[in-house]
Amino acid sequence: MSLTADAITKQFVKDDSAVVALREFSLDIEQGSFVTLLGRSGCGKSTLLNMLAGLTEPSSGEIRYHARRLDGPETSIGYLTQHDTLMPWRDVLRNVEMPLEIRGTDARQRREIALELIKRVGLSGFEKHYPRELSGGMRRRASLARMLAGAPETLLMDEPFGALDAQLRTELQEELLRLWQGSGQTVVFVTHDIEEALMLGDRVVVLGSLGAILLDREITLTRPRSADDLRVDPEFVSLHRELAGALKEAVS
Ligand SMILES: Nc1ncnc2c1ncn2[C@@H]1O[C@H](COP(=O)(O)OP(=O)(O)OP(=O)(O)O)[C@@H](O)[C@H]1O
Repeated sequence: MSLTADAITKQFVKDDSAVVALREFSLDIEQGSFVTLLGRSGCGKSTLLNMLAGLTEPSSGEIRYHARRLDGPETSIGYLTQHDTLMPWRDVLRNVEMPLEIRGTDARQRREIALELIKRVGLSGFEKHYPRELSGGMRRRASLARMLAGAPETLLMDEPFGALDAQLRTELQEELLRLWQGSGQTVVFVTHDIEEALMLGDRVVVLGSLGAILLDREITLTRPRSADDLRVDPEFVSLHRELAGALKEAVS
């Protein structure tokens, strides 16, 4: 297993009272797999990703990365948070180049890789723009390109495409799959969109309140997947119904 959550509970203390975000949550994530975590707002998805990224410690239980207890951030784990973390004083190109700079990649190669990724996320022409000169969706795409530039072994993504229009979202989902396929990278992708979860995942884990696992389903839809073909695929339609049913359970 590449990444394991072993009976983790997380509680936050606020004004003398405790808020439990996750209770006794366990999950094994296999190396090279694409796992989507599907759940309604507030069920603890971001809290879980923060712990898988080593940014927050569980109150009890442990996270293991390659069978070793994770006790802080790792350079081989890339995390695309819900918040914007682009450097405001760097333009798009220099933001995307940053992980390569840190790794000591030479300037010419750095530029080449960054420009290619900027193109893949549809931001060609905006290389010299600063984050404040971009729309929210464009900033998300720049952040995605920056994360991919680091070529992390494990990618944690928290609703990366939530703010994008439907067309762009589909394009980026397909692009992400193209980049991931054959890369051997492990992806944990959080969403509350059933179609997105099915379009991307090898496995969809549906979370209920306090991170209870309502359904853990292997997805064998053939790859490469395209949104247009999937929508009329009977297997997709039946999985969609099954996941929607599980999500409904989350509130009943
Ligand atoms: N720093 C914090 N302090 C106190 N409570 C917190 C903190 N972070 C999260 N929580 C609480 O933990 C619960 C889970 O929050 P979390 O952000 O993980 O949910 P989520 O599933 O990611 O939601 P969304 O889909 O809306 O982003 C919520 O009840 C939230 O109020």
